[in-house]
Amino acid sequence: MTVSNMTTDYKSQYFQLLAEKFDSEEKVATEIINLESILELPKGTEHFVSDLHGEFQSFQHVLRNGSGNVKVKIDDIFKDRLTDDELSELAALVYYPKEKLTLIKNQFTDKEELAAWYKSKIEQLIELVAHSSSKYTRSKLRKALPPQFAYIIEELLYKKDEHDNKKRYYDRILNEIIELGQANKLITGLSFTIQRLVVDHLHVVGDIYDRGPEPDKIMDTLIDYHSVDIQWGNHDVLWLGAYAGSKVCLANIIRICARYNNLDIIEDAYGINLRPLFTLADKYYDDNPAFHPKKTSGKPLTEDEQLQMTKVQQAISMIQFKLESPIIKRRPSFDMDDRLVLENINYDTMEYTVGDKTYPLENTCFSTVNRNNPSQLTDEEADVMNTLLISVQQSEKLKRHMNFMMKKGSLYLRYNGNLLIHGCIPVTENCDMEGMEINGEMYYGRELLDQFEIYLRHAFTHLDDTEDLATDLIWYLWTGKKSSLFGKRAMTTFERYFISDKATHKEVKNPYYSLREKPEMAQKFLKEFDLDPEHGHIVNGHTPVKEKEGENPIKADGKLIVIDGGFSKAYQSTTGIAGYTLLFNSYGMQLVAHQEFNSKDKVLENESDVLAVRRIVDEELERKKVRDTEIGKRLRYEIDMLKTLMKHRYLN
Ligand SMILES: O=P(O)(O)OC[C@H]1O[C@](O)(COP(=O)(O)O)[C@@H](O)[C@@H]1O
Ligand SMILES: [Mn+2]
Repeated sequence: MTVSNMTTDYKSQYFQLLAEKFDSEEKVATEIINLESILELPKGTEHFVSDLHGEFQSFQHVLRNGSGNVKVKIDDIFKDRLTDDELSELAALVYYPKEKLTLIKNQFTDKEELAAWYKSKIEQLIELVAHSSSKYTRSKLRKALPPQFAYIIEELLYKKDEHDNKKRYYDRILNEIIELGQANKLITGLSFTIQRLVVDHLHVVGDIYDRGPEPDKIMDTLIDYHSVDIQWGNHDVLWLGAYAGSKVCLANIIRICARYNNLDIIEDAYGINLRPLFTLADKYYDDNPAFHPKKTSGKPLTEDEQLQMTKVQQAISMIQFKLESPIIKRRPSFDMDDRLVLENINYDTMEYTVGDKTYPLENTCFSTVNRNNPSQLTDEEADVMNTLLISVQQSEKLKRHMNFMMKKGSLYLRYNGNLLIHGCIPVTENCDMEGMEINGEMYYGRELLDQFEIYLRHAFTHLDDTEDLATDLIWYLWTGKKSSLFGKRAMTTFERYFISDKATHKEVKNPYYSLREKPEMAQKFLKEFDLDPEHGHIVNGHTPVKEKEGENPIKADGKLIVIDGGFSKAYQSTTGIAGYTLLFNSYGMQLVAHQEFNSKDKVLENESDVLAVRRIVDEELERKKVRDTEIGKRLRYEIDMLKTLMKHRYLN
């Protein structure tokens, strides 16, 4: 079947389905009117976040307050009616209804007073729902309501009582809800509805995993979220790679978890048994300052625990370095000979040579390395990795999370005229797209990224192939010179562990990162992806914006925005802020700089939310409508089809 008659086929199938669904002249007409009017509504709000790095608590906060959007709506309506404390209380209730309700309940001893409080909050929340849904259709709002209360809420929302006939009716509804003990559930439901209404669609521009403690909870939250897409980050593909059968990716994720004292994620969250690795680590490794776990905000480690973590990090790092060699050798087009680290070591003098430079090695831990064949795993190491891989691929929870990552994810996304991409588009110093050879062919720019994605998807559907090109390429995406996700020339993990000369630690970035400051380059990138260079934007994550050193996250005259402000606690001292998020509503784009992600406890105590600072990136000259969006495009297509249906079936 050719592509063109395949499309015709789909078209006629779609047409057939529409004809079955709208099987009368009136139904077709009603649907056309319905869709045409939706096109005139203001565009829904898109919310962009990136580099969440396992920081579930901060992520949750940003999600629940819609990057400050909930507070804006509360202020819109109640600024002149409520005190600051009452405003904060209402905000806390909307963000964390269950917790706030438990706290409040304990504050009231008098039943009547509690009932009055419930009543006033329900009324306020209803007003907020009405305000937050003002740009949606009734049917869309209905879908966002808690189903068990949808009827009652609609009664209250659309109450019109010009003649005072129904006052008692409305009062009765509220009193009954409270008397029947349903107020808590209703308030909770209304709060979640508001959270959902302030953001229409969420984009996660990569790096959900690694460093922080709860990436699995982020994934669960995303799975339940009403509308989301993911642009994979380098850390996400590392996890995808591990699941898809790449042992070197697997070694990497365990190494990073050990480094950040997060092995619970592997063991408890995903149920993967690390015992064999611990046994191996105990046998061959000892204390080593270069491998102490990083200090994290979690529970401090006992000495024994720290020692164990240190041993595991060494064991898995050595396995990682060994596993890298054969890939580099079997894939000359990866051009990574300079990363054959174990082969550049003089094991007598414990020195490391690259080019014409030789460095002394410190904190070495090479007892399992065979000098004559440094990349050879010992039998014990090989057994550990085989068992681990089986266990990873059998983890039901990981399977669910990785499947979701594939279903909602891609390497880049074109959405409403913008290009969303975690890392970069590899380019040369001369501003040309940088080429890479894959399977005998050269690919550049968008085509190269498409190839990466095709191979990644192939690897994901062939879990048993562990050493094929597709699986190796996932690792390349993590660490390769021309990877659009890594965006650096080499990853210097080995040097950072064993060489004290800091010059060797430097990871040189792809020229993309300096060139993206220029508007003409941003335009060139947009064109490469077939997007309008005048109106489109590029949204990047990946590189922490060093705000405290004066770096501006808004680049290329507003054409390119970097939103990695560092949710990752480990990187906040570098960035100087707590993170960026981006909002794109019908009025344009605003970058939100979060000074601090207020802890849940603080918010619950009614301490006002430290207001995030908003900066306008772009203002629309005309308010954007659904018509101008991706969804609008689909609706217009549907309208065309319905009109054809009308013409051929009913109007002749
Ligand atoms: O600070 P850590 O955890 O050791 O990680 C450093 C490594 O992480 C990377 O920065 C990649 O992670 P990011 O995508 O978060 O930048 C590598 O370039 C670097 O080698
Ligand atoms: Mn990254």
